[in-house]
Amino acid sequence: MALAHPNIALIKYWGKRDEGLVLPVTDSLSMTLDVYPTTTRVRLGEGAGPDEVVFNGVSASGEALRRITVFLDLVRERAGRTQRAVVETRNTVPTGAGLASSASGFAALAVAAAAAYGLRLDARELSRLARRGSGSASRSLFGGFALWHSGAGTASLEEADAVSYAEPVAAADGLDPALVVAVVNAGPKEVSSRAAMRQTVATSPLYGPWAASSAADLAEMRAALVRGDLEAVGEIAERNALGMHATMLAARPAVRYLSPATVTVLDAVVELRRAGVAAYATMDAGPNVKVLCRRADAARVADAVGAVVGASSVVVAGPGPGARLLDGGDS
Ligand SMILES: Nc1ncnc2c1ncn2[C@@H]1O[C@H](COP(=O)(O)OP(=O)(O)OP(=O)(O)O)[C@@H](O)[C@H]1O
Ligand SMILES: C[C@@](O)(CCOP(=O)(O)OP(=O)(O)O)CC(=O)O
Repeated sequence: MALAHPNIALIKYWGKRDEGLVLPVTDSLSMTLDVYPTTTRVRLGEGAGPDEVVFNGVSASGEALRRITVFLDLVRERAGRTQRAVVETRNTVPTGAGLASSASGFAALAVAAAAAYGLRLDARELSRLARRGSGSASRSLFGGFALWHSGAGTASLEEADAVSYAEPVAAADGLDPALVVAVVNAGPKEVSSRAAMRQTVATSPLYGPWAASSAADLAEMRAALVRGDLEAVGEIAERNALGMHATMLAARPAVRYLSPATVTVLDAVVELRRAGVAAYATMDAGPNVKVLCRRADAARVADAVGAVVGASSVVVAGPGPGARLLDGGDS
């Protein structure tokens, strides 16, 4: 059994250079959370044949099953094994809601499947493997802050594949961050992150400029983390996320994940700043808002966003651990 937590990108991954290898256009940087764990167990069946997947207690079918089977095929190929797998996975995070379920999901699956098929991989190789399931999963192998290298700048896709993994990045001890999650809508999105980023790269005139500016955002973000400058970390994260959403809004046809309630939460975040609280918003491909603040301010931020979405729809997260095997056994 493997355990992994979602991660929320402060510098977003949005857009692939290669779909098959899941190679991103840009580097990205995230914080792994200490809430919403996914647990995944992989057992091997007798012979070859279709994999069986139980997802949150229900037999999986369609795209969710297909993505897991494609991933297991990759693991089998690397291990030189052919047995089918029986997978049981359970998310505590809402699935497909823009709260990084694919990150915790494929990080846990990578760890559990590698163990079940006898692949001995270190954290870096597990990160490369998890990337093939879902790009953002590469970062959930690591706790705290993690940087996923795009591999751009290498001469070939093979070389990019070899160096596109995540690794931990330094942050000042004094930073003491929290991410206050305001759940606007826990339901699954209509358009997956995968499809939306494909459409954005293919059609949005704003995509190129955002990707170019993201490199500068990343360099500034790393320096701000090392300084422990939460205001700068937050400002950079907020502009990077809003810029990502701008690229989607300019896609043809537009992709819009932000809802009226999202914008009301964003207003509450601006109000908090006016009142002197360092609070900054980031959104993934969904309507839900994550507010970066100091841990000491988290209760105040939770109250303010709870007034919009309801107190029971607010979860306060801190930096969490990397993915790991729970039982040390063969699954
Ligand atoms: N535990 C899991 N095991 C395997 N696959 C999962 C798991 N959880 C989610 N997924 C896959 O990830 C898909 C959702 O991914 P998607 O990236 O669209 O949304 P998200 O991760 O919730 O949002 P975002 O990436 O914007 O934060 C699901 O439909 C399913 O295919
Ligand atoms: C907005 C994001 O959350 C997009 C995540 O996209 P995915 O990692 O879910 O996409 P695939 O690689 O196609 O599975 C930003 C981020 O997590 O960096």
